[in-house]
Amino acid sequence: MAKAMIAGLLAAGHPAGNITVTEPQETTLALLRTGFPGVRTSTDNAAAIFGSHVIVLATKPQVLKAVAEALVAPLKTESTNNPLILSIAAGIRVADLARWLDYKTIVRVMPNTPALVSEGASGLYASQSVSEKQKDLAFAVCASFSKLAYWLDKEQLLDVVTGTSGSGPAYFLYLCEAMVEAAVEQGMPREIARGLVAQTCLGVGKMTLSQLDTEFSVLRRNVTSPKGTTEAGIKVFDDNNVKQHMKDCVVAATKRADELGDILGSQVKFF
Ligand SMILES: NC(=O)c1ccc[n+]([C@@H]2O[C@H](COP(=O)([O-])OP(=O)(O)OC[C@H]3O[C@@H](n4cnc5c(N)ncnc54)[C@H](OP(=O)(O)O)[C@@H]3O)[C@@H](O)[C@H]2O)c1
Ligand code: PRO
Repeated sequence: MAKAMIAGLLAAGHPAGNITVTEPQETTLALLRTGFPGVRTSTDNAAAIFGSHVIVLATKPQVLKAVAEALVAPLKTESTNNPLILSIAAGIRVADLARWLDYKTIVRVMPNTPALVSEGASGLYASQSVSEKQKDLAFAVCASFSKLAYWLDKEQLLDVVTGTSGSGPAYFLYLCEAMVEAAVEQGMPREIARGLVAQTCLGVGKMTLSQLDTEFSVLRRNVTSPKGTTEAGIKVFDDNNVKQHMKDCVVAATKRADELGDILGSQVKFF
């Protein structure tokens, strides 16, 4: 995900020399320098945050506590700069991260991998400790790799973003895989099937975004001629309750984000 964000930041005109990327493995950093010439790299998180205005935490949620706790001392040194922490970790709540870091200027962002081509969709959540100026900075950073970004006023909704657009690229790709397989099994050359499916994805994305006030169901009906081919295809979905399965999928991903927050944040919940 970090690579996608870096690509988006560079495409938006942020100078490569202003970006420092850390990672435990020098071999991975070497590949990163080849992919993103001019970007600075380091294996030392504590040293890398020196002088930073924005610190993006982009490790897996499972290692974030250890990463955050190792930043407590360096953040104290940096606190006069009041750097902004952006966390993209699924599920990990602001209160837990603030406790681990002993620092409160935190915004959670849930981006998605189309950030790689500056077409990301993101949700953001800020705690009350974040100033309007810092929120503007968080949004500006986020907007450089996201075509659409929305502030959420409840932290729980960030889990819904995670289950919807964060994981969303995988759901669409799952459908794409099946469509390509079906075409190939019916004799279509694989490359042609992949091209048809990928362009259809792009086209549907552009078409829906160009008329966001029109319900998706209406656009779907526009493709569906009575007694035609689409109707025959969609009937298979309806007969197999695919819409409900799709909804279950989004809910399961959302629940998993909440669960990660509970397990990894060790947050006591009162009902
Ligand atoms: N992938 C997505 O679509 C997506 C979307 C939205 C949000 N997210 C969130 O983004 C985060 C990263 O996900 P990902 O899929 O990009 O995982 P990933 O590919 O495993 O990337 C995590 C990176 O963190 C590095 N890392 C591990 N320990 C570190 C440490 N102590 N200090 C600095 N870097 C360290 C890893 O290095 P090594 O590989 O060498 O261990 C790896 O380069 C997760 O919290 C996830 O919830 C992901
Ligand atoms: N990828 C991360 C995960 O699968 C979070 C959203 C997309 O956990």
